[in-house]
Amino acid sequence: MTKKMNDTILQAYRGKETSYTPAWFMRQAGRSQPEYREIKKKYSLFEITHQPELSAYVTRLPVENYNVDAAILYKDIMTPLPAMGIDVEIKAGIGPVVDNPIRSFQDVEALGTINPNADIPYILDTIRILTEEQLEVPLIGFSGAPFTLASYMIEGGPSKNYHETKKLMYREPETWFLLMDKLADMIITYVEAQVEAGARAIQLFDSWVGSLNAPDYRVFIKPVMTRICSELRKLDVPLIIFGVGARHLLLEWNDLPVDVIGLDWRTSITEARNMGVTKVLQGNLDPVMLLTEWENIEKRTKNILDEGKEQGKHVFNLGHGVTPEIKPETLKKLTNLVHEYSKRS
Ligand SMILES: Cc1c2[nH]c(c1CCC(=O)O)Cc1[nH]c(c(CCC(=O)O)c1C)Cc1[nH]c(c(CCC(=O)O)c1C)Cc1[nH]c(c(CCC(=O)O)c1C)C2
Repeated sequence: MTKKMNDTILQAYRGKETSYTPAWFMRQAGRSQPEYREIKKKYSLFEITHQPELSAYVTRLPVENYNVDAAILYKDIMTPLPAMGIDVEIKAGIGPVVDNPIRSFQDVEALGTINPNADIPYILDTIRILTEEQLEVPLIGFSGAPFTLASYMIEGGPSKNYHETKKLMYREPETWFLLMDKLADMIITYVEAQVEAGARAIQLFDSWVGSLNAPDYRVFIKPVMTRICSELRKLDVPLIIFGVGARHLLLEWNDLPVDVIGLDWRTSITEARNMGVTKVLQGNLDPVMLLTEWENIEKRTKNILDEGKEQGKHVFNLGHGVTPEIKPETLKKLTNLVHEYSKRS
């Protein structure tokens, strides 16, 4: 039987006044949880995601343990890429590693398309299990955005400065735009399938796009993001965009047909509003703060909530993902603080 849904976060994503500020934490699934670590002794990330019941359990854990207002589907931004012909592995302590990085027009031409029912049925099954039977809060689906996905496909793994990616973009715009188009087609199909299966909001992770300046963003990325977001808007679920170190791109994002902008910890809610950002804002406690004394955490969190209240349209999150050292008790206490402190009288 379907459980009663607390959809406060969806209201907040729509810019509506809610009785408290909802919260979830990027990378809340896995990582710091002992239950997850036990599972990881036996299975890799991809092995877990291929088992819908197990994957649903990992997705549910933070909702049950931390009392957050949304679940985020346990999978990685690299999950859809094997369908396009990219061999990817998640290596412990490194992240995604691609054995056959793409570097030429021919490589891009050879990329395949995604057929969600055939290529990632296990992801859609996980979504159905969660949304039809188990969750009492909305499930957030997600995809990597083209620049961030391209960076792993071209570099072959995590990178500090994205030299290969930017080199290809500047030197071979034709190759670049073909890649952007193919990724856009994949992302649209992939996200549509997640929403059809039951995801109630979508976050596009453009984690590394802040490495581009605004004029280059306008030429090389904004057109493809406009196409993707315009298509996804038709699905009528809130659309969130997030990236790290992207303060100089906030007004570009504000132009996109998205509902919510995720802030990292570098730019405060007030600064973003003063710059002219009008969308709902999500963020933005520095995750490292969660490794310090509770007094600090409490003070910073209250500051963020005060700003959110003053500026309006705010959903609480971290400024980037939960790190493995962060204690589950701290995250639980944090959600409780956010909920209690933000209660509207
Ligand atoms: C738990 C986990 C994931 N990916 C990786 C891990 C850690 C390793 C493991 O436990 O196997 C490797 C894994 N996957 C990736 C990395 C980053 C590598 C790098 O620094 O470039 C790592 C360590 C790539 C990745 N993966 C993701 C992003 C975008 C968000 C961000 O900026 O952090 C990126 C850039 C998204 C992601 N990745 C994951 C989720 C679902 C869980 C959740 O959020 O609760 C999500 C949303 C799952």
